[in-house]
Amino acid sequence: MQLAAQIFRRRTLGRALLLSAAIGSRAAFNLARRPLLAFASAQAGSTASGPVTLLGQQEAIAIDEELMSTPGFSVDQLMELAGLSVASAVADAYPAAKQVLIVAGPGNNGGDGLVAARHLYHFGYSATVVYPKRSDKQLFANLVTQCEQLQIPVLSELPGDLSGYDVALDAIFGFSFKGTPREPFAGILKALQVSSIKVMSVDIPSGWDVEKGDTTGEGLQPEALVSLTAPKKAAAFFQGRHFLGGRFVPPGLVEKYKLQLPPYPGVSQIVELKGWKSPEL
Ligand SMILES: NC(=O)C1=CN([C@@H]2O[C@H](COP(=O)(O)OP(=O)(O)OC[C@H]3O[C@@H](n4cnc5c(N)ncnc54)[C@H](OP(=O)(O)O)[C@@H]3O)[C@@H](O)[C@H]2O)[C@H](O)CC1
Ligand SMILES: [K+]
Repeated sequence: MQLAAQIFRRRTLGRALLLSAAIGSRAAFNLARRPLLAFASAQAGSTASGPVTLLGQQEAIAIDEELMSTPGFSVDQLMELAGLSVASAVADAYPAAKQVLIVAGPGNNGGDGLVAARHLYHFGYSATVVYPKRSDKQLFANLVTQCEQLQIPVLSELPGDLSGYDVALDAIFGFSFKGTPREPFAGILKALQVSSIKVMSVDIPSGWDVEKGDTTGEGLQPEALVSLTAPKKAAAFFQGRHFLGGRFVPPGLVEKYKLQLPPYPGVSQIVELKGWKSPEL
């Protein structure tokens, strides 16, 4: 294992030196030296393996902004595809679940959760949304209306008894989370932690530092994670089933940010990453 890590580290450094020599910039050197996860994905009897880029917080924000400026995606489009990936990952990881509790935070991570709730309904699950701090943006009001029209309950508080739910979808905080969780989310994270409910997190386990992981001990410990676009650095500290979704990154952005991403199998919205750990962190 140690030998494998050393080889991986040497290869990463070699890649960085080659790239920076080729195009002669410090930025290229830094891009190429980003930590990577080695992955092996298995789907329909076929397996593949290779490295996967881990994004820092600023990089994730920059790529998100660039998706909306250069290829000109609207946030609605990206959120719809992200939420569809999330619902697909829930269905893959928890095929026997019936009742799914979606806990939506105040930002776009919460929006992904609202979209996922709608898709989960159409997949045949019974969805309940907890959305304590509603955004006043039209997009979010529409997502709530779409849920309500499907008779998906949209609650303002976490139910006191979680025993009737098979899995909780943690769409509380994503890549813009900073510091320690504030109320009402601090209490919600605590309640989820002390309950025995299974958790799947969207993009980042909520409460974790986006790059350093669960530094405060206040973060969730999910059983499964679905990263969007590319995993964030904190994913190196996650052990459990890890999916990648957000099948919308055009080759121009892959090239610009030197992203190494696994291929999606067939027409799937998700790819499962297996057996990886970053030797860099
Ligand atoms: N390109 C993609 O991969 C896409 C990803 N999407 C999803 O979007 C999130 C990122 O969304 P964003 O709105 O930027 O951020 P968050 O959802 O993480 O949340 C921001 C809100 O959280 C509040 N916040 C931050 N820190 C704390 C804290 N310590 N305690 C309480 N609340 C906190 C913050 O409030 P402020 O007052 O600090 O502003 C915000 O309200 C990404 O992770 C993906 O899931 C897109 O859907 C599609 C494209
Ligand atoms: K989350």
